[in-house]
Amino acid sequence: MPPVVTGRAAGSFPRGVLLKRHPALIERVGRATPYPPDRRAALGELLRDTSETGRIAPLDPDARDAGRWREWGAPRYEGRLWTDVPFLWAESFFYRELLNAVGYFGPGPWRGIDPFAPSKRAELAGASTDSEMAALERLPTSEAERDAALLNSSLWGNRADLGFRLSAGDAGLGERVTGLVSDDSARLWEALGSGGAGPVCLVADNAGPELLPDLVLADRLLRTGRASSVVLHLKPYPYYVSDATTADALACLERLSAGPPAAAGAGQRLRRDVTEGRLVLRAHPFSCAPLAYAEMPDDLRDDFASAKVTLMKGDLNYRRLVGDRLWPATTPFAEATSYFPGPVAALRTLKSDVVTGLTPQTLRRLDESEGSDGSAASWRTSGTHALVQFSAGG
Ligand SMILES: O=P(O)(O)OC[C@@]1(O)O[C@H](CO)[C@@H](O)[C@@H]1O
Repeated sequence: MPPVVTGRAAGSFPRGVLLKRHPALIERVGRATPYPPDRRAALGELLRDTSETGRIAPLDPDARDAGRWREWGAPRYEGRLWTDVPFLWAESFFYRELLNAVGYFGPGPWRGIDPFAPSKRAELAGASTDSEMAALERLPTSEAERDAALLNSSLWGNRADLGFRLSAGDAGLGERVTGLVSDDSARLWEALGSGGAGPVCLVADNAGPELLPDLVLADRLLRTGRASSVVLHLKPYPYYVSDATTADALACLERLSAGPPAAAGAGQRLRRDVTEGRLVLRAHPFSCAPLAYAEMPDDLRDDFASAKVTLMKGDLNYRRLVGDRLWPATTPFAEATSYFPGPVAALRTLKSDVVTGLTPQTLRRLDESEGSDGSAASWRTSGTHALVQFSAGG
């Protein structure tokens, strides 16, 4: 197996996330909500812990989730530098620590208050969400083009990632590069269209402008008889800033339902689907685990095994799907996901170093177009490139 990604290397993408993005996020969370002194003190402590010399604090043995985090590897990493441990583990634990600091898991009045809600709310209420919904009025009339347009919106919706924007800065995201670095969408549609209606798992990523087109895609799969049900996997608690929780999914359904006619139609149908069990919302604890999907528990494996296709949205799910490892980029996607219990597709904009399934020609072209200087090429991390990959599994 290739080495696990860590933030050890100077100038690396993970190091920047751990030592720059995370402290900036703590400050932003502290500005967005008027937390009381004890919560501010806890945020201050976390800020010190996430400095270059800061270390991962030991778990409070009385914390409700201490057992789970022990199982997920905390004893191995406590007391270590954030940049020394697997990047995936460090990032996930950071979000747990941030929620802990603001009292999200506590018994007090801050229990269940999403620290990212102010930015999620603003984004969902914003003009870009209006234009996303308005675009649904102008979908192509041909069925195949309509499919392609909705898949494309769901794919590029993955740029709507508030954690990523924190690093991208005010300059915003770079221009999208059209032409996917890897495109299995024809095989994906074939799998979705064959064998009659069956359950489809949609493993969601970001709320708002990403979840909205994901829901519209779910509506399309249900209405065209490709899916008998859509099982939407959400996060059990706020995570990676804008990852979608059940509350976010409900807010999205409400926003859709109040939109222009095509959006409203989808929103109303999907609300009915929830009440009648065709759109099933799940928030499995493993969805916030700091581990690869290869280590998923049996009940989640059964869910994916029974799906006609599992659609994995976004960068983090991709990292977890193939394992957060420095794969040679030409490693076949099917090889990296061979453990997966059924057909699986990844819809992802590239926002971290990990990638598989590229042809040698594509890899060469991408590296040359960057004038590679030996550091991680920015096409891997800038969110300007995207892929659709599919493996029939088994
Ligand atoms: O999963 P998403 O929302 O597409 O992306 C998550 C992300 O912003 O966070 C990680 C770094 O913090 C990267 O995997 C990626 O850049």
